[in-house]
Amino acid sequence: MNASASPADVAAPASLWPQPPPSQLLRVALLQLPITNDKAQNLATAEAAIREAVTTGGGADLVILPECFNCPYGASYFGPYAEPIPGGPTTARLSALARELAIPVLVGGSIPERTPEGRLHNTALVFDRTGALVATHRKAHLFDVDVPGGIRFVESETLSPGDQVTTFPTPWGTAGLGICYDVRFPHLASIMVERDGARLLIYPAAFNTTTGPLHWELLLRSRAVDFGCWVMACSPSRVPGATYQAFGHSMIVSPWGTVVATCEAGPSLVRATIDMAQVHQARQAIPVLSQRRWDLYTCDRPAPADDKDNLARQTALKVNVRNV
Ligand SMILES: NC(=O)CC(=O)C(=O)O
Repeated sequence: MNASASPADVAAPASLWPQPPPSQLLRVALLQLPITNDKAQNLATAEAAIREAVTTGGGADLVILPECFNCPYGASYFGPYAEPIPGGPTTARLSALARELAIPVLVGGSIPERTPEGRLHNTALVFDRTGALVATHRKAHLFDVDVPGGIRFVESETLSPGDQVTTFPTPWGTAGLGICYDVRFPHLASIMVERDGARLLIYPAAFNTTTGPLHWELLLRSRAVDFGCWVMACSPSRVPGATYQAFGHSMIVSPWGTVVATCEAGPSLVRATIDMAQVHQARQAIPVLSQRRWDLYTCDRPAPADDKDNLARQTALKVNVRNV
């Protein structure tokens, strides 16, 4: 059976598969770009890389830029670099490029967004071949961490979290879209796949030299195997002397968990032609999605052992809390 038999891919009602049967081969290009303090230069770099991706090397159907590709990644930069979406210069530039080059799917990384109310978000943009802005995703899980001897980063000092799960249709099936830290939350991927029918998960991202070596490949391969999906993550390249040292290593992972394309830390164009049929094949062979024991997973949010109030509340609700 090939991937056109998509309703059988997961144990989900056929109504979750509204798109036509996906075509099989998808040419993917990840643009691992050097980000500077100069927004105009960042946009010019991105434009040149997009043109190269679609006009050389056999072309590309899906082009992905990094997280914060027009702005250095740092809390003090988000405000000064922010712009409205739509209505800002970055949206206009990417839209024009997608239209001119007829790119089937252009994931314009993410950029700092300023809302009409004045809130700031880290927001990803997706355009189709007509230049229409077909999806946006506001980073839902903000990168607030403190790793002793490693990195302290508090996105929530300046950014507000998004409150939506983002999926969108493509000619190759439904795609799920998250940003960087979002990849650490399998529940988000679960909703993309098991509610919305995602077959590929896309993460503009910017891990760093502390968390990257520890978790980057591990997380991307985990999400691929957890959900039998193609997973793609595009990072900025590492810029010597920059305040944030990006990990790089942009990566494409198959539904089997195999790294099919990646790179080191420097500026790179990572390409692969991937076969969407592997989604179906992996899910058929190892059908964890249809072997879920939802009858056991009655407590989606276990109460911490020391949270007596929460335990009491959940017990009152007859939630099956097992206190370990
Ligand atoms: N930069 C991020 O949002 C996430 C990250 O670097 C990590 O999870 O590690």
